[in-house]
Amino acid sequence: MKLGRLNHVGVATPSIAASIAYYRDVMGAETIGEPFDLPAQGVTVCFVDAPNVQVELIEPLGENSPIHGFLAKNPAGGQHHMCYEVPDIHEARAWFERQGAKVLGEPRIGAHGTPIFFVHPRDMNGVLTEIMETPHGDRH
Ligand SMILES: CC[C@@H](C(=O)O)C(=O)SCCNC(=O)CCNC(=O)[C@H](O)C(C)(C)COP(=O)(O)OP(=O)(O)OC[C@H]1O[C@@H](n2cnc3c(N)ncnc32)[C@H](O)[C@@H]1OP(=O)(O)O
Ligand SMILES: [Co+2]
Repeated sequence: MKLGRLNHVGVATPSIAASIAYYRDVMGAETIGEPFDLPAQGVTVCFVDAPNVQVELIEPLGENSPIHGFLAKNPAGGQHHMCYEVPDIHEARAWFERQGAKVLGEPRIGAHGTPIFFVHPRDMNGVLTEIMETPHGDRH
C-alpha cells in the first residue's frame, strides 16, 4: 500500500459548541461547517477547515458511542484519530489484515460519504487510524 493524503485529524470533544468557539476565536478558523449527527457511527460531527487538512470534531451521540471510553480517560477531549485516503477501501483492508493488524469491523459510510474502516491503535504505533476511500471527485 502507498501512503495517501491525510484527510482529517479526529478530535474528540465533550462539547462541539465549545470547540467551535475555540477554533473560531483562538485558532482563527474561517470556515467551520454545521454540526451533523451520524447515528450509525455514534457521533455528532463538525468539520473545521485548515488550509491543507480538516479537523474533525466528534462528540458522543447515544449510549453506545465508540468515543465514550476515550472521553472517560480524557474528559477535556483530545486528539483521537488520523484519517488517510486510499483509492480502494477493500484492497486497503486486505493489506492491513495481511500485516496482522486488527481491523475494526467492515467498511461503512463515513462523514464524507465514502467507505471507511478503523485499525486498532495497538497495531498502529499508538494511533487510532481511519482509512477512507477518496471521494471520486477528488481523485487525480
Ligand atoms: C465521523 C464519522 C467517522 C469519519 O467519517 O471520520 C469517524 O471518524 S467516527 C470516530 C469514532 N469512531 C471510532 O473511533 C470507531 C473505532 N473505534 C473503536 O472501535 C474504539 O474506539 C477502540 C479503538 C476499539 C477503542 O475502544 P475503547 O473501548 O475506547 O478502548 P479500549 O479500552 O478497548 O482501549 C484499548 C487500548 O487502546 C487505547 N485507545 C483507545 N482509544 C484510543 C485512541 N483514540 N487513540 C490511541 N489509543 C487509544 C486505550 O487507551 C487502550 O490502551 P491500553 O490501556 O494501553 O490497553
Ligand atoms: Co474520522
